[in-house]
Amino acid sequence: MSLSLLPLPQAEVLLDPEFLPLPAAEALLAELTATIAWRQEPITLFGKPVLQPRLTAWYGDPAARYAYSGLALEPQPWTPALLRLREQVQAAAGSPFNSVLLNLYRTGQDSMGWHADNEPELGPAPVIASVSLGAARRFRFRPRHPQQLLHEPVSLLLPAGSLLLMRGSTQQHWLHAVPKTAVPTGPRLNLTFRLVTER
Ligand SMILES: O=C(O)CCC(=O)C(=O)O
Ligand SMILES: [Fe+2]
Repeated sequence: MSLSLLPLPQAEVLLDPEFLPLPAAEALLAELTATIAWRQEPITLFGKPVLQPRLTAWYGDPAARYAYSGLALEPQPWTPALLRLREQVQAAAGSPFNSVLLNLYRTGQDSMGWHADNEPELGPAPVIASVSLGAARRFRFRPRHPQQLLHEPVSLLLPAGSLLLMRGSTQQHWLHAVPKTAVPTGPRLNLTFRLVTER
């Protein structure tokens, strides 16, 4: 399969539902689940410290420092599996990446709230390449400025082995989220490759 452009106005979102063959996606899920240094990070929500509703990890070049939701993250050094995947993702996206944020949604109760990937170190029009492994989960988009009446919210299913690219002005005009689901759901592992500028 190949990437196709989704019909979101003022955005550039492309999806390849079959970027990795299923056996490769399953092997990578098992390897990363076991070998990545997963952490459950505290964040501040309405002034109170709470734990994020998922496990995370940050890998990349030493210079790829990143502040995410108030966390200063030091990247861990690339593993061989992550370097191999980065090669494939860079070839498909036609863009370089120096880091990857990994999210492990242990059950349907783990989630990611509405946000744009608009941290200053990503620049004004970042290219973000997102690979999904494990259980398929809903991925939602909604306009960032609802008064613009840009579009209805959009909901995608991201299956194991899929590649989602967000680029151009996507982060300026849209928010995205991975909501909780009450449907019994196994683990899902997502990797977002990013190019972080050095400070
Ligand atoms: O899990 C996903 O598909 C999205 C992750 C995400 O939006 C992020 O890491 O910024
Ligand atoms: Fe995001």
